[in-house]
Amino acid sequence: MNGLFLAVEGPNGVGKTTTVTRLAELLRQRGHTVHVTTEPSDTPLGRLIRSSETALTGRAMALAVAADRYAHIDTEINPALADGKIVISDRYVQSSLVLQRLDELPLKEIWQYNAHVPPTSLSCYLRHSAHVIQQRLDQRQHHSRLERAGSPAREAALYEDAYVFLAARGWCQVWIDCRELDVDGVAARLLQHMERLRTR
Ligand SMILES: Nc1ncnc2c1ncn2[C@@H]1O[C@H](COP(=O)(O)OP(=O)(O)O)[C@@H](O)[C@H]1O
Ligand SMILES: Cc1cn([C@H]2C[C@H](O)[C@@H](COP(=O)(O)OP(=O)(O)O)O2)c(=O)[nH]c1=O
Repeated sequence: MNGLFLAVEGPNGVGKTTTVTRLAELLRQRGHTVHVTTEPSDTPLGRLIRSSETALTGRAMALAVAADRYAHIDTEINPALADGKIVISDRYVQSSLVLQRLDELPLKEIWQYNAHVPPTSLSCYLRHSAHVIQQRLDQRQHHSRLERAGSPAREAALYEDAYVFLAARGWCQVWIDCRELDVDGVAARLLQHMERLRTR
């Protein structure tokens, strides 16, 4: 599995960060070297984006996020892959294909800004019931501007569009239905998909 690049995607609150953490533990227990990362990235530009979400909107936000993504690829993702690590990113280009649409940008324009990103080895979309996700979001203290602009059901519908859009471009993608699965179950399902890739 060395040099495998995985993205974990899905609506806010679906369980991306929790799943990525557990999956990385499972992989490390199996002796793999794993690099966990996130978008926006943990760099000055990524942090600026996180703290500027009211100042950066629409096209400006889309371009800032795309710039951060290209820098993330050059400075962090590609070097880790070249070192033979498994890279797991909590959010990737699919997040732009969803969140920037919540900010009123058309899919075609968002893709123009992101057309040069390398495809993942595998992109996993987590899905859960909108009701459960909403209950989780209701427990959070802070809600981002784009979180407030959308809803779990709307984000889920936009993720369906992103899946179709990238499938047409040959991306390797899977859906994981989290409704009947605890965190270990979701991580184990992801691991199965990764192992299938290896045996292909
Ligand atoms: N498979 C799961 N089963 C039950 N609860 C989960 C599961 N995955 C995540 N959670 C819970 O859902 C909440 C949101 O998870 P989080 O990983 O922060 O979501 P995201 O990164 O997609 O916004 C957290 O309280 C987390 O503990
Ligand atoms: C990755 C990504 C993030 N964002 C925005 C959404 C949020 O306002 C901000 C932070 O992302 P988010 O994942 O919601 O932050 P956190 O990890 O703190 O929950 O970046 C985009 O607009 N497009 C993207 O592609």
